[in-house]
Amino acid sequence: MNLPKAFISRTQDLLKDEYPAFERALYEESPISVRLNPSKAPGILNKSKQVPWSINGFYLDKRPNFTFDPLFHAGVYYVQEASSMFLGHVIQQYIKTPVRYLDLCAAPGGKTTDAISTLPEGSLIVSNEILKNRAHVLVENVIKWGNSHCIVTNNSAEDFSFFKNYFDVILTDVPCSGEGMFRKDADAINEWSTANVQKCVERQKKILHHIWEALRPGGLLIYSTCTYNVEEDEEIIEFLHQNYAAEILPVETLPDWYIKKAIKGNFPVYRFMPHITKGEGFFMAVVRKPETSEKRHENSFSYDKHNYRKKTEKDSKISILPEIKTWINHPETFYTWTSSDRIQAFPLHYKDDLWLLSSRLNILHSGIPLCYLRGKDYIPEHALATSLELNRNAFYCIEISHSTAITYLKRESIQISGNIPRGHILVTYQNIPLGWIKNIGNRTNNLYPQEWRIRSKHLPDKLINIPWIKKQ
Ligand SMILES: C[S@@+](CC[C@H](N)C(=O)[O-])C[C@H]1O[C@@H](n2cnc3c(N)ncnc32)[C@H](O)[C@@H]1O
Repeated sequence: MNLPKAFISRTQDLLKDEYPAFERALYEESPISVRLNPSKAPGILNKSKQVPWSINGFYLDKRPNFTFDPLFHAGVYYVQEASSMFLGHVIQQYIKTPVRYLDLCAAPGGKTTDAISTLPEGSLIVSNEILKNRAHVLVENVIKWGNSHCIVTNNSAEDFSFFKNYFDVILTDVPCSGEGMFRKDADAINEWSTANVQKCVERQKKILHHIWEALRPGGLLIYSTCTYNVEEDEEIIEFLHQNYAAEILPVETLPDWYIKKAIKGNFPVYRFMPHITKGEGFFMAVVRKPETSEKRHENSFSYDKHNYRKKTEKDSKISILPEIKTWINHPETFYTWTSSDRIQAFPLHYKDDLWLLSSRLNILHSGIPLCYLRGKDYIPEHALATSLELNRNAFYCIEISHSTAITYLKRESIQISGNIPRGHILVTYQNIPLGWIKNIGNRTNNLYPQEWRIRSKHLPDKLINIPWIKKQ
């Protein structure tokens, strides 16, 4: 690792006596950790390996072959470095009732999936990514996690300023100079320069300026970076305090988590440093927008809800057969609608929010996509298979072995035997849905999404697995 000279001297100035230990830590192996999906995990992991600030996070001794673990593809866990899991802890301390939550810089989805697991049930989660190719990866991870209250958008921060006072909580895990990623990612070192730090600061301020309008008075903004310099960390919090009257809120931590406090100023901010904290470099602070007499006026957004909905549904070629509504649990709590050749479901409670958001944003995914029409065939969507709301009783299910699951995830045809009905069949591994096949009698068609398939030809001789402990 060749650390840039300017980075060394700037960080020496910041960390003083701690610098040598910090630099040594950059040459050590990164800890490996995963965060479980509490709604899907088939067991638990060793309590003694728990990430101290995360109820669902665990360190692993060895790196498993994630690609060849079907449970990874089924959304049972997310591979995430431990420091970032602090978000779940912040959410648990501050958010006690359902909220409208925006994750503005969300791809690939680590913090979105943590928020889904820790926000109060019934929250609406809007997860946004500005870059299209990254936004598609975000969709994949959100679909695999299986939550029905989630919308994925592909927009800029500016696009959200229309939604004045709309969100209760906004996370800005902003693009930054990435110093905290140096030991994991050589590109982060190559791209680093003092000029780039300055560019990042300007971009962060712009993002915050645009998004501040969308936060309701009294709402929370959670700001994070994966970098160490004070310009992108403490000074941005200072900027929010001075320019937007943001109140900086403390987060409860324990001494043996070894989280460092502010390097500059006295605000309560949280720094994860690799020489003292078990995780990568990370910074987080929580701020509250001042309360004013201004209230959120849901009905004051200038868009024609009914016209918008009609426009979307008008070209639809598909009709909602009553049977399709039974494919999910509690269908009465969902709004079901058609768009072109697709049928979708969305929590009834947030129906108007969906139309409002659709009127201005580029929505890539929302709620539960149920099925699409090919010829006369209603084909269940992959997102229905991974949804936590799937009514399994509505489908014939088959459980498959590890080797068949790998064949399935490579999108190759799998053999099934026995008296299995023709039509769409749900495939499970360790009782967790992986996706659909269509049994056409003499063979099966594999309906796993082409773009998500395992591409690797090689299967390791010896697989390292996640050390599950069965739930009692
Ligand atoms: C630190 S990463 C987000 C990681 C993500 N929150 C997670 O936990 O998986 C920052 C994201 O911001 C996006 N981004 C880049 N420029 C942006 C901009 N001008 N406005 C908003 N987001 C931007 C990047 O594409 C990137 O996906």
